[in-house]
Amino acid sequence: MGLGAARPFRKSPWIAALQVSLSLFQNGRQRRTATASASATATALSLAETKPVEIKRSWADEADEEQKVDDKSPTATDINLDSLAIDETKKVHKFLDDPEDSNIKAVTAGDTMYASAKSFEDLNLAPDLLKGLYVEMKFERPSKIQAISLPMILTPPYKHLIAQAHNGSGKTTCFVLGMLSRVDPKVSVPQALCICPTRELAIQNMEVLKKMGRYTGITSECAIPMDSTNYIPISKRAPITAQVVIGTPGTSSISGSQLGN
Ligand SMILES: Nc1ncnc2c1ncn2[C@@H]1O[C@H](COP(=O)(O)OP(=O)(O)OP(=O)(O)O)[C@@H](O)[C@H]1O
Repeated sequence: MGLGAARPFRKSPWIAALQVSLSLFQNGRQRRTATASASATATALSLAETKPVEIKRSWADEADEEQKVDDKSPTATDINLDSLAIDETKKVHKFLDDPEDSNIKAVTAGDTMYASAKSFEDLNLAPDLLKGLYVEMKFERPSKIQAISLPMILTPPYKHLIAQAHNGSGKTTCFVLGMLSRVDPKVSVPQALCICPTRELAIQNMEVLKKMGRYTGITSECAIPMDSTNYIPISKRAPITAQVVIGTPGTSSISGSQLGN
């Protein structure tokens, strides 16, 4: 099943191409790219090129290196994950409208029919998730990419999904809401894994997850180096029991035993 902008992706500086494959412990990983700097992303993502390119291993294919003491990149300790907050008072618009030239359409494989959601109520979300969307996020209705992709993410039979849309079109909500909706809060084991290309993105996505899922009781953990001075390799840490794990590609090396099994 695929979902994407109608026109072929070109390396335009204002377009972000995102493939989000939401997989609740299935194979794959997700990567999101934006303009010059990287942006959001739950299982496998790649830019859609119009011509074949040579496949090379990149930094994203390598496991995280151990944190060096002089590493200036932000860590969870620097940022204090428990107090993550997004200042939604700075939001100007209550609606997320797509650019005039956006032409997002659904392309599905197989015979499964999906109806686009006109409102968040159409998605049969749990009340605590609706409250998170309205009260915490202050969203009023789904953006176009959300209206198309969320029914696919939330409706069985669940299939792989690739989604592409412009920068700031609301893709993060697609996979965050997908994880929050499909995780069982009563089962205290990892159920969703969100792999991001950078630690910064992992932290940003964790912010959104915590805010959107504030009333759900769903637990989450950022699987990136937590302390630059007392770094413990993830292979030597205690088993993770959080229901949603967000991390960088090194996270993919987590074994089943480390995920609380
Ligand atoms: N349905 C919505 N209604 C109103 N605002 C929304 C909605 N969905 C997302 N937003 C807001 O729009 C902004 C951009 O959303 P988001 O970061 O999810 O987009 P994105 O497509 O993931 O962006 P990027 O490509 O830059 O990563 C955020 O401030 C987010 O809170």
